Formats: sequence, structure tokens, C-alpha cells
Amino acid sequence: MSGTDNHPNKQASAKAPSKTVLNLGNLPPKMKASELKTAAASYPRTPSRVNPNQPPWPAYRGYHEYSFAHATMGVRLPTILGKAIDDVWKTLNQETEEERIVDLINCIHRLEDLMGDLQGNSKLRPIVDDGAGDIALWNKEIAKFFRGKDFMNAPWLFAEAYKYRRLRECFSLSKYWVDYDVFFRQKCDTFSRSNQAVFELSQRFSQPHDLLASLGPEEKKEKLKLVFHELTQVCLWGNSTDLSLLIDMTEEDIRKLQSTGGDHLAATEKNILGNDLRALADYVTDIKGGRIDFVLDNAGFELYCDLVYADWLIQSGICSEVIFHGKKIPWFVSDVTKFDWNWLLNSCVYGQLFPDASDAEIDSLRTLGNRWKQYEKEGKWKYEAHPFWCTGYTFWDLHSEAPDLFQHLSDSDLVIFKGDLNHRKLTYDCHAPMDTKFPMAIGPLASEAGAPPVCSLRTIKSDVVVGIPSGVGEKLDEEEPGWKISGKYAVVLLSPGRPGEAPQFA
Ligand SMILES: O=P(O)(O)OC[C@@]1(O)O[C@H](CO)[C@@H](O)[C@@H]1O
Repeated sequence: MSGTDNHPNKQASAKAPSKTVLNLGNLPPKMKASELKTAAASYPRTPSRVNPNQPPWPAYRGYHEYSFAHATMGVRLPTILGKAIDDVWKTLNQETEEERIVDLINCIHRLEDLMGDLQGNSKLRPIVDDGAGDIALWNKEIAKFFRGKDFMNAPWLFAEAYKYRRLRECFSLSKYWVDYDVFFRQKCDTFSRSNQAVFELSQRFSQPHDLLASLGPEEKKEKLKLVFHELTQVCLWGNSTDLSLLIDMTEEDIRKLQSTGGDHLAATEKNILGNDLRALADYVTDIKGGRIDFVLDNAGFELYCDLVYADWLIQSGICSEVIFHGKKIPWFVSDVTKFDWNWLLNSCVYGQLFPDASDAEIDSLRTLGNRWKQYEKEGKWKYEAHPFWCTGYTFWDLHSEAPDLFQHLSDSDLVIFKGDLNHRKLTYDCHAPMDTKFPMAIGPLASEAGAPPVCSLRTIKSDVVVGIPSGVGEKLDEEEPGWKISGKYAVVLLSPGRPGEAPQFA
């Protein structure tokens, strides 16, 4: 049993326990490094011992002071919740109907109770049955694996997801505010503040220029690969909170986006620590009229980058269908819901978000927006929101807990998971060694019959790191503390899966 994985934590606040000095004279001596290695060899746990409270490698938990879990559970989540309460007051102050006001005040009381539970580090109670389809999934998982656990000693991933489901409960129990999204205002802002990058992309991609028409088959293939290679990086860095990579582009950089210059590729790629881009480009550019799925991350600017990318996949003939998987409820602040999806597409066509934009810029954005709405009408683009994406389960449990979704994904030529949270869920958010091969780190989603090819496009913003060459992470640990949460580094990882085989369910 690992010292970091289990903790009889009984502290009454969301703060880490203070240090206590114990007399350890009668206990066995500390293990030597060589002996510790033997203990580490008991991981990964054998599949029958893996469960949501016991990931394959030790879980990150809120009381681990060295991890981002600690800062998130102790500081980030209460701050996010405080801002959510401010947002609701803002709405309340603009409301005129008494019944709706009183109903919203009850939502605020429930939000305050949640804040009390979070800051008082309460035990995780079942979700109140609000009639939603995910209740059984949530309460079964709490009863089976987290009875008696609290916000700080449950695995970070579960405790954090649970907080967002409790946030939903504050509104789903109301009469008038069931669909209220406390994060909607912020999500809209991220798009309207990214004007420069938005127009750089819209002006380049609004007219589907036939770059390839004059080329022979071999040259065409090479060019396709190079454009794919670079556009994938635009989609990847769209996930970074630091959007400078795109915003700082000069005219020269923009031209380079479609150039074949090897130096340029090398320069933009140096921060991608685990890099399967070439294998991905080889695989994707061989697809013709296929289907690619995106498991989306953030609304606003990141979603816009995803749509530009998906548009190119259609225009190039690689895909005839793209399926976007979003969230059913407001989730982890900025994740895409159907409201955010509709808002973005309509804003591109009808919005006045960019007062300083030129007519040409506005036209290019409108052209994109109209084309994207047309894809939706024709069924080339589909937005779906399976309830499984908003549970506390990681994607190791997708095959067993959402077999319908596994079956659906198994028909895809490629499933692209965007962002840090999806990467945590793919890899069980645990202490896997950094050089663990990606297919091994994602378990059943790589190894089950019918598993689709899976790609993770993730800028690194939290503790779990896999799929990078040995020694690279260790060197960064020494030289650049904080590298795992800076968003400066990234991974592009590919698992081939077992496509073409019929999925098997017990
Ligand atoms: O998923 P994203 O948008 O790339 O990253 C979101 C993030 O900042 O918040 C998550 C939860 O606290 C972390 O996984 C991650 O650090």
C-alpha cells in the first residue's frame, strides 16, 4: 500500500493538515532507495484491483501538498464558487418577477451550503435526485467507492467533478433556473477578447483555396500532411490559456503556417514533449470521407480553433462527418455546452463582438459561421452530449459504464480528446511514470476490442504526465519548477486502438 495513496484524513477544513512531530523510535527504519523501487514495482495495480478510489498508479488527492490538487481543492474551487455566487447576484439584481427572484435566492442558499461543505471539507453525500439521467451513475459510484470520503481525501479528479455536479444541483432543484449557467458570461468574454487571433484564422480559412489543385499525387499528399501538421498545432495551442503563440503571429508567421519550412516546424514543436504528430499526420491524411470525433474542452476561443480545424478536415475531403462531444451541464468553468456551441456559431454570423474590426474581417468570420451552420443542417457536423462526459468516472470506465458510447466511438476513424481535463480522465489522473506509453496509460480505451484510434491534444496544466521520453520530465522537475501547470508544454499522443474489431461487453 502506498504512503501517498491512502490517507485516514479527518481534518475539518479544506486546508492541508498541519505538521505533527511524532516519536518514531519503535517503528521500522525508513526504506532505502533500492527498496522503494521494489515497492513502486507493485504498480500498476492489476486490473482486478483498479477502481475509482484505487487507480492503476497512486491517485492525486487534495491533501497532497506538493500537487496541483491541493491548490485546486483548497483555493481554486472556493474562488470559482465565490465568483459563481457573484454572478447569480448580478442576475438577481436584473430580475423583475418576485417568484423568479425568490426561486433564485433559494439557489444562492444551496450555493452557500456547497461553499460551506467545500471549505469545511465535508463528506461526499449522494446527489439529490433532480430527475436527471445521470443520478444513478453518480450515486452508484459514491456508494461503491467513496462512502465516508471527503473533498480532500477522495481522489482529486472525483472530488472536483463532484463539486461541479453539486453546483448543478443548486439550480436543477429550482423551478425557473434549471438551465442557468453561472459561467456563461466568462465564456463569452474569452472569445471576444481574442479578436486578433480570431481574424487571423478567419481570413485564412474563410475561402477554401484549392492549394492542391495544381499538384501531382505525391506532392499533394506531402502538402496535405504539412498543412495538417501545422493546423493540428493551432488546435492544440488553442487549449493553452496563454494565447500568445497565435496572437503574436506576424505576417511572416502567417505565411509560414502553410509553408513547408522544416525549421519553422521544429521551432513550434519544441515544447511538445511527447510528440506523435508525424504518425498522426500519416494516419489522418490517408483517410478519405471518414469520420473524426472531437471530445471538446473549452468554449469560446478554443472551440473556435477546433471548428476551424474541423472545417479543414471537411474541405480537404479527409472527413465527410465530424462529431463534436460537448457537455450536458456547465462543467469545469469553461467546458462547451450546447448553449456555448449555438452562441459561437450565431455570434460569428450575427454578432457585433468586435467593434474595431474591418469589413473584410467581419465578412470572413460571417462566411465561416454560415458555412458551419450549413454543415450542421446537412448533418456533416453533429453536436452530441452524452451524460457520461459529466460523471466522476474516468475514461478507463467508459467501456463498462457507458457501453453505448463506447460502441458509438468505435465507429470513428479517430477520436481527438482536447485539453487537460480530458487527458486527466484518459490517464486516470494518477502517478504513472512519465515515460509510460500512452496506450498503456489509457487502459481499456486502447486495449478493448473495437477501441478507436485515440489522440490527446493537451497543453500540460496539471500533475499527470505520460508518454514523454525518459529523463525529459525529470530534467524539467529540476530546472523549471511549475512546468506541469504553466501551459507552456504540451503532448500530442496517439493510441492506435483495435479498430475494425467488434466491441465485446460482459
Ligand atoms: O481542461 P483544461 O481547460 O485544458 O484545463 C483546465 C484546468 O486548468 O483546470 C482543470 C481542473 O482544475 C485542470 O485539469 C486544468 O489545470
